[in-house]
Amino acid sequence: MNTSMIKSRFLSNPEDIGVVAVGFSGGQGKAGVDAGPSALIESGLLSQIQNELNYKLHGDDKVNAYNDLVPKQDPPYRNMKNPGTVSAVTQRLSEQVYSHAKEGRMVLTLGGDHSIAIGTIAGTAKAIRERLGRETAVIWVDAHADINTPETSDSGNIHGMPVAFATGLAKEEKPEYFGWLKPENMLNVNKLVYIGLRDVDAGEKKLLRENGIKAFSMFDIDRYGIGRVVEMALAHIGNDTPIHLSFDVDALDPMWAPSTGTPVRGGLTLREGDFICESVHLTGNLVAVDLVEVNPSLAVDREAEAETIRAGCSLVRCALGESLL
Ligand SMILES: NC(=[NH2+])NCCC[C@H](N)C(=O)O
Ligand SMILES: [Mn+2]
Ligand SMILES: [Mn+2]
Repeated sequence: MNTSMIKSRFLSNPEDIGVVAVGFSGGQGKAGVDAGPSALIESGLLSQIQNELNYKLHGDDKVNAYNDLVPKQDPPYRNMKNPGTVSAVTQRLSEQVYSHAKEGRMVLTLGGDHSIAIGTIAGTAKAIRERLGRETAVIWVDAHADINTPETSDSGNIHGMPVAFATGLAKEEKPEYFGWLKPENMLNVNKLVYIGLRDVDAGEKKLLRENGIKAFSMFDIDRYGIGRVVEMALAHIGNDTPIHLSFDVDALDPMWAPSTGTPVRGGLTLREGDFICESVHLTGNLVAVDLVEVNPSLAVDREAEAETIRAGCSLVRCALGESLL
């Protein structure tokens, strides 16, 4: 098969892709999400990207566990669980993503729990500012808004907070607790758009409202259809903006992605998820993709596990241009 990918106008090496495989679960409490990237890779995702989609791969072919970064003691801080670990891992990750993005490559990050987006967004935002003098937009596809501050969070799990840190709505000076995030790492709230929301905490709703953040819930998708929702989401960002797509597999209905830590019924079909990814690819503005929260060990049986991994691979391939004829 000879695929004709749309070459992103914001990449100087659009056929090159930097892969970062983040075997990390410290942003939440359930073991197993650290095995997400290896499951995706073992099912053949990287060879598909290389051999069918014709990208030149750089970066990780094995999974980075970041064990050297885990502090001996990591007590809660401002209600956050594992704050020192998540901060250190996302800081290292931001440097990895930055180094790929700085080269003008597409960056693909395989998680891991969604806390890792603190690092991926920090890395792309900084590289795109330096290379192009532009802000990066983020399309966050998720059942959850993940915009709790340490103070609004009920769980203390940092995978429910990455957007708050990425946008600066959660602030912290101490470098060992995300104080390493600098203005050049930050995402502007006007450049953020959500798709797929259906389980948003009360404190998060308030933050979305107060900051005028654009969000398309499952209600909007039922009302307008996925086609118009994606159109409106892209219109909000503007046509001339680099896009970082952060896709939490739990945006999909558990029918398609049961093997994830915080499943919520009433989600996207796999086809709707693929459509979002295809549409973002077609803009020619995509610069980075995260796929997170695949947790192979939470499946009730092998079939449920395989289904989730297949769905995750499909989303990534669609974002990278597989559906073009
Ligand atoms: N990335 C995720 N799956 N996040 C789920 C977050 C759930 C809940 N809102 C919390 O703050 O803990
Ligand atoms: Mn989620
Ligand atoms: Mn999430």
